[in-house]
Amino acid sequence: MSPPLVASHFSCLFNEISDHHFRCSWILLAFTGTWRLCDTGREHRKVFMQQFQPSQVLLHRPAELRAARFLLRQLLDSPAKYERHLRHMAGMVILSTVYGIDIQPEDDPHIDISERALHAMACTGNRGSFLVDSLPFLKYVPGFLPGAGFKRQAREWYKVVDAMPHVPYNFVKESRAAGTAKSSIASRVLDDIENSGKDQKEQELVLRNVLTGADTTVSALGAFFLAMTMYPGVQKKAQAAVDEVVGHGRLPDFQDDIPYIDAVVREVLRWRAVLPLSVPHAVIKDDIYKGYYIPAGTVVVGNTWAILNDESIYGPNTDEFIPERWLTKERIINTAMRDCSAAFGFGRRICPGRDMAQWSLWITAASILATFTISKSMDEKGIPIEPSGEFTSGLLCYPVPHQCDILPRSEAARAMIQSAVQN
Ligand code: HEM
Repeated sequence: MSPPLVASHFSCLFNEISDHHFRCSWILLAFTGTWRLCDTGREHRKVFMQQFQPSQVLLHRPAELRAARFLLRQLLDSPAKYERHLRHMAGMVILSTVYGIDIQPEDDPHIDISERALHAMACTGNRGSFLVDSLPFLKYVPGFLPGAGFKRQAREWYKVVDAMPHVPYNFVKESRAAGTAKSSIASRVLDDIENSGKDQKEQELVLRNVLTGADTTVSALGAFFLAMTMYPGVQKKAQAAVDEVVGHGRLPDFQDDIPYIDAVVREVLRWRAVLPLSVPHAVIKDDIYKGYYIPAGTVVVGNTWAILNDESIYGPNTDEFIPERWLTKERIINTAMRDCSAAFGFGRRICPGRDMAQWSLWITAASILATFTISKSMDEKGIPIEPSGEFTSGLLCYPVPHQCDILPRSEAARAMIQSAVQN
């Protein structure tokens, strides 16, 4: 099926008849559940989705701004650890908006558990990661026998993956009971569900998948750092665009209208899709599509990568990072071109955090471009170290870590960062 066909018809196919299906390693199946659109699931998802409506997304902006500015401070203090700082920043946004948790600047236990759990999920995300996927009888081999190490590993991973949603969720429950809960997505969803008298298990299910939003944001921010390192010309243009609107006396804010940064964010999401094959769905009732009979239970995979690399839509050289492809001659976003929403999945299971994620990427990119220059590091002979540009493989892909220099653009920029965080 050609990419445009997939893009145009996927949403309706996915809308009506499909549900998540993890075609994953047996090990992952051991600890993930699917959130099927049964009647209660649908109802709870609706309550949850309401928290991500554009009007609600505005409520998250202060947390996103705080996290972006804290990231600037961390980049100033220890630029070489930039990847770690990106994780911290994305975790800070999710934990604060979803659970009302203010995380610690270093070694936060909530960040730690989600990192370990997401690492486990990344290791097992694809079917075939373990021999047991090809030889299913191995799951009956007792755990103490040689060759059954995967069972012991699965047990360890199970503990953290299981704890990941529960630790912050319990925090919300306890702080609600103590009357100290901050307003958050979880507290608002729980208020809503509690008033409707639904059972607790369903409530937990509603909040289960949200922490994965941090990891996808980290991957997209990693792609932004890679693009800025590999395309210095684009970075210069982006800095000039920020300077033109913001000037040099303050940091960017959400009300700044900077179309070039809108284009940079879209290009980041298009250039290197975080989930190149999205999340597999399973058809929940028989259907006929373009003359093909699709029986219930069929797994349908959205080829996000192919859609976002379709040159008939996004123009030539889709493998290159070219923000201009999103702009009209008047340098505003070309709304006639298809957006990059395929990066967030399809149909009614499309990522509910997509607006929040895009705004978070926007304010982070604009703030970094206003204050820092990212460039290739030099080796001992003074030759630039070229990033490999590679990404990890798996359900969720990250840029392979690359070395780069992250330097403040001026002393004024340094001072601005320091005073913004103090304030
Ligand atoms: C760049 C950032 C992000 C990307 C690329 C991304 C991408 C995706 C994709 C591809 C899916 C699967 C959709 C499908 O099944 O068709 C998904 C699901 C989901 N995302 Fe995101 N996401 C991002 C950020 C976020 C954020 C910030 C949050 C929460 C605040 C979030 C919450 C969720 C949830 C809860 C689901 C599961 C929805 C369901 O099961 O119905 N995501 N995301």
